Amino acid sequence: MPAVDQSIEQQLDAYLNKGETDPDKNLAALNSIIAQMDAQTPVSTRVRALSYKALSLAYKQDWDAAFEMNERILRLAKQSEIPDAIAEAYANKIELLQGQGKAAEAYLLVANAELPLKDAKLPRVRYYVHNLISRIYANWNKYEEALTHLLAAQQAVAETHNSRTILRRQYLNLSIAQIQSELGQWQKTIDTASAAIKFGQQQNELSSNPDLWLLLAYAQTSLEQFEQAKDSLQHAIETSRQLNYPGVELTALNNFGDLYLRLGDYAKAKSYLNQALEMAQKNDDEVMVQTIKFNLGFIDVKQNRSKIGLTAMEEVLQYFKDKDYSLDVEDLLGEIAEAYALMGQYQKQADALMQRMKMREERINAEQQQNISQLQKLYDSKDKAQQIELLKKENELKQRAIEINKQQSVIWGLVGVVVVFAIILLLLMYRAARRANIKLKEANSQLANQSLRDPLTGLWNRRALQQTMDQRDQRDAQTKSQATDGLLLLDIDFFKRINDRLGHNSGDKVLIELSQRLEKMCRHSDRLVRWGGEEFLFYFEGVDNSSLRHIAQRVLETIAADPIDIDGERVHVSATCGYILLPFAGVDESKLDWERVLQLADMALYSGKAHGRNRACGITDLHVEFSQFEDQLKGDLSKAIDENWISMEIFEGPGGPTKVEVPSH
Ligand SMILES: Nc1nc2c(ncn2[C@@H]2O[C@H](COP(=O)(O)OP(=O)(O)OP(=O)(O)O)[C@@H](O)[C@H]2O)c(=O)[nH]1
Repeated sequence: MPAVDQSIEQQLDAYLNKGETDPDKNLAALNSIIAQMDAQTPVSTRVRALSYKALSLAYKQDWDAAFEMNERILRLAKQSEIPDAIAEAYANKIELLQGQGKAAEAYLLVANAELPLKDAKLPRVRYYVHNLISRIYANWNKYEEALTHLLAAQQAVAETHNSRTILRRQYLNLSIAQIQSELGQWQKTIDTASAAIKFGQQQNELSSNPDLWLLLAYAQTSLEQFEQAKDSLQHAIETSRQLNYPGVELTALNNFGDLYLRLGDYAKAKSYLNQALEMAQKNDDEVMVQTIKFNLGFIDVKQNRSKIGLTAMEEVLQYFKDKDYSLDVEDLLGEIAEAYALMGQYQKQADALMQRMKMREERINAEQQQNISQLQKLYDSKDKAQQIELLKKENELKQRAIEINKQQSVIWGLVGVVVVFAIILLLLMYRAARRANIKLKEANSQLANQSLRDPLTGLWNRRALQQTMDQRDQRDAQTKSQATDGLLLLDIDFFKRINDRLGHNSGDKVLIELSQRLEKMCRHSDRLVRWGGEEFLFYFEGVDNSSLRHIAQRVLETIAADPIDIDGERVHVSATCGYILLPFAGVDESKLDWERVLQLADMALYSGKAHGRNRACGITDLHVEFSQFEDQLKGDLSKAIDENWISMEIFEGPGGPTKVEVPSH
């Protein structure tokens, strides 16, 4: 059994027993009880106290606060998972909805309370929830179900022994009897009501007895136990007078009148009805006044005062029609039809009965319709809410899918960007590497070039000539060329004097100027090399003696034709050359290579210097066997010339070439 706080439970019992009707006082009393509770207070007790508070708020018409409180109770109960607490929390909601007139919503919630109720342990909770559910079922004319719950509530009450036990038992007895009468179970109604009256008398708990007597009389009348019914009505009047229940007393008086009317004792009927009329008027109970007047009218009809009686009855009928009390109108129509019959007005009787039937049909249809539309509305709204919930979830899922897709495309986009950047970076790196490579190559080739160039004049150097000659060897080996090339060695005359007179820098300028002049003479295949300080060497590809001679002439002219302007001073420069063809005089280069041939050119140059400078000396032919001449290469050429072993031609520089023929044999 779930734990409860005995002290608070007793206070709540006392609160109920007091039966205070002032809503503010009720709320204050509950608040002071609730103030004693904290998180340690057992949930079942907290749910009970808070439920009373919710009902108390509803009683004050503060529905928002009441339902808000109920939500809190439901949360608390569901969290606790205690069936008693959950059943009571739902019952509380049902009671609030019912109180607010939302009968269909209340009805639909019954199952929520019924489910935990099966496992509920606390008798108080079982009594309260079963009893409440029975009332809901009874409202929906589901009397069987209502009865089942009332019996279960009775069972629960039997397990309790406190100040409210007897009261609750009696209340349940009355409710059961009422349901039995609704079901037309007249004998059961009689049994239940009789037993309850006896029990009430034994326990001195009489509060339900007037109603029980009334109900008993009703059942007895239905079974035509008129004497017993009279007796019961008499008790109903007496007990209600004792307890001061004027409403019950009035009904009992009226029912007495009805009963005598039915029995044909109009005098007695009138007597009771007049008593009832007086009382109803005193109580300002207009409906009752009209009902009694109707009955009195009926008696008049029965006693042959038909006109007065019928008029009174029709007036009352109109009153109820105006008030729209359709149930009462239906009853009255039945009785007025009887009156018409008594008066022989059968057409009117038929009309009244027809009207009654129509009203009944309409009422039943309207009720059904209302219930159905209420349920339909509720179902629709729940269905819609469910569909909305589903759509929401679906949308959430779609949204998530879209977000994931977005994220994926962002990721792919980023990957793409990264890849593109990586490719661009690689390309840039590749291009940079290539550029660096090219630059390196350029630098290398520049370096290589520089290593082949003379730094002052920019002309080729000795190493470059060596390369050219190596390439020449390869070329000749491949083509077995018969072509002859030319070598021309050139030395500036008295260059020392220029240096001495104008300074070394001016000497450099002379060297640079001459280099530029000579370079202009060269073809692509020629090589102009700075051979030494003021010495230059030409290599001419594919020339013969005659063209070499012309070149030598032009070289001398190029140097000496125009003086060189050095810082405003015109410097006259001349040079001496020695030239020769390669191979020399058909001697195989394996015997007389280019360097040894160049020695001959150098000897020729030396000879030119010796003969007065500004001239070119060319060794043009060999007249003896090479082996005979070979030794001469180590010495000077004069002997070879003298011996006429070789031919040498000489030109003077500008001023016209003077051909000096070396004597020959
Ligand atoms: N300004 C300058 N002078 C140089 C360079 N290389 C060599 N010389 C000079 O050239 C001169 C060559 O002098 P020599 O060998 O006596 O011959 P020369 O004065 O030209 O007389 P011949 O050749 O007999 O006509 C030397 O004084 C060297 O110092 C150079 O690069 N710049």
